[in-house]
Amino acid sequence: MDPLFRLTDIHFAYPGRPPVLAGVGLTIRPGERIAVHGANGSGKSTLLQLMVGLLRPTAGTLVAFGAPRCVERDFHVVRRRTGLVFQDADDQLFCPTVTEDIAFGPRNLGQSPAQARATVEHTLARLGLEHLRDRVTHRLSGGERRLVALAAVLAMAPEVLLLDEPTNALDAPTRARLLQILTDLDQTLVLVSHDSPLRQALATRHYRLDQGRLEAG
Ligand SMILES: Nc1ncnc2c1ncn2[C@@H]1O[C@H](COP(=O)(O)OP(=O)(O)OP(=O)(O)O)[C@@H](O)[C@H]1O
Repeated sequence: MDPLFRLTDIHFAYPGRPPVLAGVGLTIRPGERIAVHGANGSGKSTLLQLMVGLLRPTAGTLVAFGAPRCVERDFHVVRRRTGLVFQDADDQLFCPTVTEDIAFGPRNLGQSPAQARATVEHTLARLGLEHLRDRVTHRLSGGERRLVALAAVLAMAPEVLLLDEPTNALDAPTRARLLQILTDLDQTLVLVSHDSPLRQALATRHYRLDQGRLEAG
């Protein structure tokens, strides 16, 4: 099967800072579940942001969904087909209510208000979050916000899901719920996480980001 993503010799540095990525290579095929771990600051979040074009490599090539992706225009389709769940849910959620936050993406993709409402209901039901439907987003707990951020991304039906530390600061029952939700998904997955049991439970391939490069393990 053709890869969904192929990253070749990717280098990246934030302006005026030492290199974060120094020759990353990664091929992701449909259905794979890839886990990435590594020390704080090793560049895991940076790697996810590069994959959807929120950052651009300083060198190297990124092929996604069968085409090289270089400039902003190239990434529109990548972001339609790839959902990034940010480490901080507050980067994802910006509407007054949970329903509006989850409807935002589907509306942007052209769904009518009625279609988007149906998508919201379906997504909430799928994640067992119906009780949060009418809640004010900024009054949710941290764990609830995280689940709603995941719902907001899943509502857009991405083919590839990029998860940045999804279990950070979750209590045991919420973490277990999230693990069940993620286990049941059929999306191709890239999971960045310090949570070793989560990585073991979910991933089919394991990498460590160290000194700017991805190594198996
Ligand atoms: N916008 C930015 N400007 C400058 N430096 C940044 C920026 N964002 C991140 N960095 C730095 O780049 C390096 C990689 O950060 P990144 O967030 O990708 O690491 P990470 O592996 O995801 O870390 P963690 O495990 O702590 O989430 C760190 O040294 C970080 O301080």
